[in-house]
Amino acid sequence: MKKVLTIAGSDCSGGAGIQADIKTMSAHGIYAMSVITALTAQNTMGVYEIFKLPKEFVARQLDCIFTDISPDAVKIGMVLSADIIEAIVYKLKKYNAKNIVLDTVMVSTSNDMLIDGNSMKQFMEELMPLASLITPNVPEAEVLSGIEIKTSKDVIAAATLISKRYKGAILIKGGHLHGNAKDLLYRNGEIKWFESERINNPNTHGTGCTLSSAIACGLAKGYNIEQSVKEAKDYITGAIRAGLNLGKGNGPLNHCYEVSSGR
Ligand SMILES: Nc1ncnc2c1ncn2[C@@H]1O[C@H](COP(=O)(O)OP(=O)(O)O)[C@@H](O)[C@H]1O
Ligand SMILES: Cc1ncc(COP(=O)(O)O)c(N)n1
Repeated sequence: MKKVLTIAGSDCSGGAGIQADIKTMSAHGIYAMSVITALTAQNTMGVYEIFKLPKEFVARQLDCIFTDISPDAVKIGMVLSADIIEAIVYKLKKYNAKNIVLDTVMVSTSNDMLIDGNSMKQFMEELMPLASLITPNVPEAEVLSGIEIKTSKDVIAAATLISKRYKGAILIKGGHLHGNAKDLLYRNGEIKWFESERINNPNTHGTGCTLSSAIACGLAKGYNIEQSVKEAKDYITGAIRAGLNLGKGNGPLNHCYEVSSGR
């Protein structure tokens, strides 16, 4: 069985973060492992409190994983602070981790900050270069590129600039734009769009976490980046469409849709 590690924050309401990642990996037939960076008290309406774990404890968890059950791919989500980024970078390099998908988590769907503003330099200069693929949403791509994104042309310009700076592949997700849900993969100077219809459903809490985890599952199985993104896009579209309608705000996705439809 292939194994994937998620390094991320816990979402007690089960919609995003570590919990979304593990549900996604299990649905892909993958053995899931987790290194928790922070605990959040959140639900479908907002993030109410964040409890940061000491960087030493993050490092300790990483040692436990990599000296025992070595992952075939790693997904990184909420990293929160500069000292935690430093610990993650050090250990990923030490253990020569491969197939790293970095979801550039900065702000939640509910508009709460999930990263310290003063850790961005380290995030961009040290963590991003370790990734095989980074997956910013539109507001995150605007921060990383300094380009205001309104159209597909803007998406391409931002992807080109970010990819040039960090020298890796980038998937800019189109959930925050209008029209069809179009994600742009920019890799080695080539672009490819992954498009689905926009589903009229407010329950999109955890879409970014789910997509990046599904991509990591594809890489762990030996698919290339393009094939992994294609399969992950199909998975996220199904999980949004299968809608659960839980909670009073932006509810979680349905990871059991293949099971409940009898496939
Ligand atoms: N309403 C929607 N209908 C279909 N796909 C969507 C919808 N909202 C988001 N997506 C897809 O979900 C994935 C996550 O995108 P996005 O919501 O932009 O990321 P994030 O959760 O990081 O903000 C992308 O593949 C995007 O195209
Ligand atoms: C612990 C944690 N990690 C990531 C997200 C972002 O997810 P989303 O942007 O879909 O709210 C979140 N809300 N909580």
